[in-house]
Amino acid sequence: MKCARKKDQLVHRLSLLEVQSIVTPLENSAGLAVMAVDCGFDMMPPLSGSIKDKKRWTWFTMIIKQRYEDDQRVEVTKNYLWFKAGGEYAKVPFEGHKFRRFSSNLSGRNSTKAEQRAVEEYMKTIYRIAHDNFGDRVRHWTGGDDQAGLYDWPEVDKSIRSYDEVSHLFPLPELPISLSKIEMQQPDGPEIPGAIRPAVADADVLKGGGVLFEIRSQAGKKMGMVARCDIAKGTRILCEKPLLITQNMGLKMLEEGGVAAVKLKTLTKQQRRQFMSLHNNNFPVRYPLFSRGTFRTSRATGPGPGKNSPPPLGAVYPTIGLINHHCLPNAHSNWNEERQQGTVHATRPIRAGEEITIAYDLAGGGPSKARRKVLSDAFGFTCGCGLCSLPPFQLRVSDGRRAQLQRLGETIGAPVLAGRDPVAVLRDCRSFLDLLYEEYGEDPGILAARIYFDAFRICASHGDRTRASVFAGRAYEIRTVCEGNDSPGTKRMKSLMQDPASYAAFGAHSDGKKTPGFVPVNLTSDLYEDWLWRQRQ
Ligand SMILES: C[S@@+](CC[C@H](N)C(=O)[O-])C[C@H]1O[C@@H](n2cnc3c(N)ncnc32)[C@H](O)[C@@H]1O
Repeated sequence: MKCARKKDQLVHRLSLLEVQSIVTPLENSAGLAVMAVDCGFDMMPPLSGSIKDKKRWTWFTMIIKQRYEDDQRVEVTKNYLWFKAGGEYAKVPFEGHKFRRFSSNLSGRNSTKAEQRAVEEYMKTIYRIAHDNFGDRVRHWTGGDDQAGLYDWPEVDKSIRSYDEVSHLFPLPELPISLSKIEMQQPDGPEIPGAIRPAVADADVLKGGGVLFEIRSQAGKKMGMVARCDIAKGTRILCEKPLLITQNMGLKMLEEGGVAAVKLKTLTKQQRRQFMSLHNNNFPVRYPLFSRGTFRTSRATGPGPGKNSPPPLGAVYPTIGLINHHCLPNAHSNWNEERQQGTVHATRPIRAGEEITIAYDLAGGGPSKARRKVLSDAFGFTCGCGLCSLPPFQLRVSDGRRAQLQRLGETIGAPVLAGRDPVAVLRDCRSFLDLLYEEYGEDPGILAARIYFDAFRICASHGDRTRASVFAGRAYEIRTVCEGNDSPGTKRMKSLMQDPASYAAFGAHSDGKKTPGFVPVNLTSDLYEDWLWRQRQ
């Protein structure tokens, strides 16, 4: 075969730097140099159809999807991820064992610089991710004649045709599969990625987990997510569809009823196999889905209690499910109802190498003893995070603050008090926030957004448009950081900031009285805060 003959001459291992220049100068009819792109990479030897290789491939495609989730030119179809730039669109198939070549070509004559840059960027990035995941098996080449690359084109074409033929002969099951209360969803590709976590036999670091993070082993916690680079506050780290979601069903019922285990029996053999592999092949155990905390309930963070609040929702996520818990987390996970996806955002700056953590217990958890019980009862582990591992004296200080936060939280939530004594409740809200900042530092995350919403609620129900708008604005800012600006919760805060009177209970306690709609001027920030919280008229 031509490819074998030419292999040693034509293909050399490229470092990432060597791939920097994939644009080849050519001459146009006027003799001017124009830039053209003609390059690609081959997978040699090809992947096998083994579960291990399938897992690695699914992981690889997921990283690419995540990298380009906001790129309009990257399109997902049934069989491929398409990169719609250049003369011939490059594509990554979802079936890795048939994959031979990723390539693109672009004539310099009819293309814009932007087009060339796009092709070049796709080429470099996909090559880098492929190389990170499959090492020297991935070989880069340039030059468009039939001698470039490890395979000849008929072989590459044959592999491409086989995707379409096979998917025609064996259509993938219709997903989501509707079950009465549980839905299995197709998360990111045609395969249900129980396969998302690649089996790595000889290394416990999964390279190429994404641009921002990698999944690697963590002492005492099996795996965890670690930042690959510095991540700015508010960055969306991850966004993914769950494998399985439940609506209107408590965790207890799920666990005690063993509902999921029963429902799994209704899945096809292939789906079950994939699903179980997500749980590290530790099936069967009593409640395989929940025993390792992968399944957790999270109240979708909507605008707050009320008939429009989304129902409680639990979900199994292939990647989010690998994030460990911390009682002082640096990230927040949220269910985005509109996208029907889970998101994870950095709630404070995260340094390269730092573990990315979220709080499983969204209520903040109380003092260490109470937190330990909740985490042990609901998720089956003893928390070993930095806060829980503090020396006793320091832990006592934190416990004292958390106990106070718990007490304040209860009074703030009492509806009678909000109607009768708004000034007292606002004072409690302010104290709560002061304590929260002491405990969590300058980025307390979603808990602060909730308290600002409570303050909004109190002011709005007393017809105080001005203060209500300020509080909704603060909640909006924090939600933007924790959930992104496409989250329904964030959007709701924005609209309440713009029009507090649109709140359903606006003026419910005001007896028709209107509060003057002006903000005092020339106040120092301390005095402004006193005015805002009604600690001074
Ligand atoms: C959702 S999984 C997270 C991924 C998990 N580390 C893995 O490798 O599958 C939750 C499990 O991780 C471990 N874990 C998470 N956070 C922890 C913490 N703060 N302390 C100890 N173990 C933790 C516990 O075993 C828990 O049941």
